[in-house]
Amino acid sequence: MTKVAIFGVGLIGGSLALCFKGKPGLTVVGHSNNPKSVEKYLKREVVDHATTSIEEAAAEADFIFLCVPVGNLEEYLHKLSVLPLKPGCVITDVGSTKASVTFCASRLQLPGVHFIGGHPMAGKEKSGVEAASSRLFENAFYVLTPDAGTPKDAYDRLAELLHHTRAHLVKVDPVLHDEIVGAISHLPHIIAVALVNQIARYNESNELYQNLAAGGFRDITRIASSDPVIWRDILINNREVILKLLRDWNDEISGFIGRLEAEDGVGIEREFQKANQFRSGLPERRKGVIHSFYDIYVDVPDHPGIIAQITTLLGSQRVNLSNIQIIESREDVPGVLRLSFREEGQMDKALELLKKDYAVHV
Ligand SMILES: NC(=O)C1=CN([C@@H]2O[C@H](COP(=O)(O)OP(=O)(O)OC[C@H]3O[C@@H](n4cnc5c(N)ncnc54)[C@H](O)[C@@H]3O)[C@@H](O)[C@H]2O)C=CC1
Ligand SMILES: O=C(O)C(=O)Cc1ccc(O)cc1
Repeated sequence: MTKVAIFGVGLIGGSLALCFKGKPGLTVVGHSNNPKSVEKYLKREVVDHATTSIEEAAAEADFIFLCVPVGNLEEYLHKLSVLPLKPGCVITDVGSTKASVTFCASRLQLPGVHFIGGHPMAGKEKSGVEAASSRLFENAFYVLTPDAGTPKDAYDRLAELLHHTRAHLVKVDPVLHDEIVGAISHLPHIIAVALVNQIARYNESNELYQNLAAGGFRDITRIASSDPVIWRDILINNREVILKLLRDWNDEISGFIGRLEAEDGVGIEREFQKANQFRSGLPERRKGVIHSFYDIYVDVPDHPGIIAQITTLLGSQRVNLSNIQIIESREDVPGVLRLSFREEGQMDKALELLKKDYAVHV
């Protein structure tokens, strides 16, 4: 049996556990300091075994996944470095930053075992094992950061195990990883939080802000609901990169202030055109670090039974819905339903079926 030990069975650790559990030849052990969490892991059947003992979880493990907040990764590496680990054991992590943890591991020179940094670039704004899913990483990129000293056999064994996630593995230098992920993930999280807090401040004097802030605002600020501790650690860890990005962000915003002050319509158009052009060159609908499902929006009349009608229609044609959300439903306005699908084909089928009777938007 290949033993996989997971430290921190939350959203990411729990999702990995669900990818591995029940696969032939694999046994999954979860670790938490907290006995209540250990009980929860077992009750939810995300792991085969669970323990509060680091020694027990790590003993004879072939793979160790560190899935705790970024600020605790080094502490776990230090703890593991003094334990008798199985020779050839591969230790990896899932932290959203890669430079500090890989440097720490190489400084520690873990005897007879190999550290390979990892970052599954998919997630969501929810945290905890309750939000875990075996399909979280499907079709997403999964960064690994082996270095020149990483034996090929250790990398290949980890890559083979990670096939169970159905993610696309990609090797990236840890420092470059932090620069790029800082720009495409960390900066957008800060912007979303700052934007929500700015509007919340205005809302204190007039609740119409909140009431009118529907669809678009909700969509672009979803990630502002991410876990505060996880994000505190990520931002502090990658602060040098992020500070530079925020200075560049200030320049972008100052540019807009200047264009507005000068009533520079041509300049404003140019900015929108440039953004549009770059955006249309982005990979189509691949699950990225800021994930999206295949969503469609359906305008629905406000009458009882409408949701059942739609779900029954889709169900009868074997279209798999992954989520359904009423975005707007008040007495005086028609509702909008957001239907999410995991696969593009399913979304296309739903579009065909629904457009006969409803106004549907992508
Ligand atoms: N949330 C996301 O979408 C993504 C997060 N990550 C990274 O994955 C790691 C875990 O994040 P999530 O699973 O989202 O968080 P989570 O909050 O769902 O899970 C964290 C786990 O670590 C445990 N934990 C928390 N503090 C601890 C401490 N001081 N000592 C020991 N265990 C502790 C918790 O009990 C929980 O099991 C983080 O390093 C994060 O940067 C990577 C990709 C996506
Ligand atoms: O919810 C989203 O869209 C995310 O951006 C999730 C996420 C959070 C942290 C990561 O390191 C990777 C992905």
